[in-house]
Amino acid sequence: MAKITTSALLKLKQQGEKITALTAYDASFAKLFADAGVEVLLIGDSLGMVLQGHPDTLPVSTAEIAYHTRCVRAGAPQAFVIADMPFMSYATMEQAFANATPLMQAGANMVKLEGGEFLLPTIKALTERGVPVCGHIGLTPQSVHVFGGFKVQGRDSAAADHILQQAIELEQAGAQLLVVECIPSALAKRISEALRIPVIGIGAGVDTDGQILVMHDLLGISSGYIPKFSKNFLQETGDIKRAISQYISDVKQSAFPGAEHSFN
Ligand SMILES: Nc1nc(=O)c2c([nH]1)NC[C@@H]1CN(c3ccc(C(=O)N[C@@H](CCC(=O)O)C(=O)O)cc3)CN21
Ligand SMILES: CC(C)C(=O)C(=O)O
Ligand SMILES: [Mg+2]
Repeated sequence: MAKITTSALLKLKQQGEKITALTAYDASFAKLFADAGVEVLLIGDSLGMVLQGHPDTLPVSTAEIAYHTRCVRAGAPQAFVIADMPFMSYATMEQAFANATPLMQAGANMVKLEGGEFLLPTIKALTERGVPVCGHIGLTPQSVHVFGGFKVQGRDSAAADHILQQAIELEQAGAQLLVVECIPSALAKRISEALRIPVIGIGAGVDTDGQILVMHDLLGISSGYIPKFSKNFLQETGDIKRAISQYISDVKQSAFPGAEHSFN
């Protein structure tokens, strides 16, 4: 497969083809996913939960994300790789510069930051310095203690309008991709239609420009609480490669997520 770039992802949206994304943390799975045709691999700070066994993502360090980014890049040289910036690693613009550097040098094509208004100058500054940025709004797990749990966001109309406004401002600040997590499907649809950049959903319904899942959820091996929006694709296929192919074809055909994996 040819190397996937930000312009290739933009073209998929413009052509109305759904973008498929999965988290990956090591070379072996990264290669399986990329060879199957998954366009975007995310080294998510979810690794704090699914690899390290913590109850949330807050203990993850930039060095740990950089290590897993090197592993993923080694296994998937052609993939579009996004690295999560961990909790408090971009609290100031200077911290964002310092911590985006090892992630890009580890092989990331883009970094992902959780948040709205406060990030606008940081996103502009990173992009100007050669670091492409993916925004992440809705349920931002690094703020789990502010939210009081992993809860659906944007349920009332004022909160929904606020999230849509954040999306528009993130795009204006230079974000080239946006993840929306755990929001009502109708809101995710409005955001995807309002933006030029691709919008990737998780727990955001079927009307986004693409989907992402935590790989352990797709394989049904997550311990503890499994989000309602996730689906075990291994159960119905019985084989890891088939599970990945099923996920890709279900996303491409808008068969996943179904209403049972969505909110509202
Ligand atoms: N295995 C795994 N899958 C994920 O999707 C995931 C992680 N880990 N770790 C990082 C974050 C945390 N995420 C989560 C975790 C729990 C819920 C959850 O329990 N959601 C409730 C919504 C309850 C409500 O407000 O209605 C649900 O029922 O799914 C959502 C996202 C998403 N990310
Ligand atoms: C769930 C995705 C979007 C994520 O941020 C992660 O895996 O950390
Ligand atoms: Mg994350």
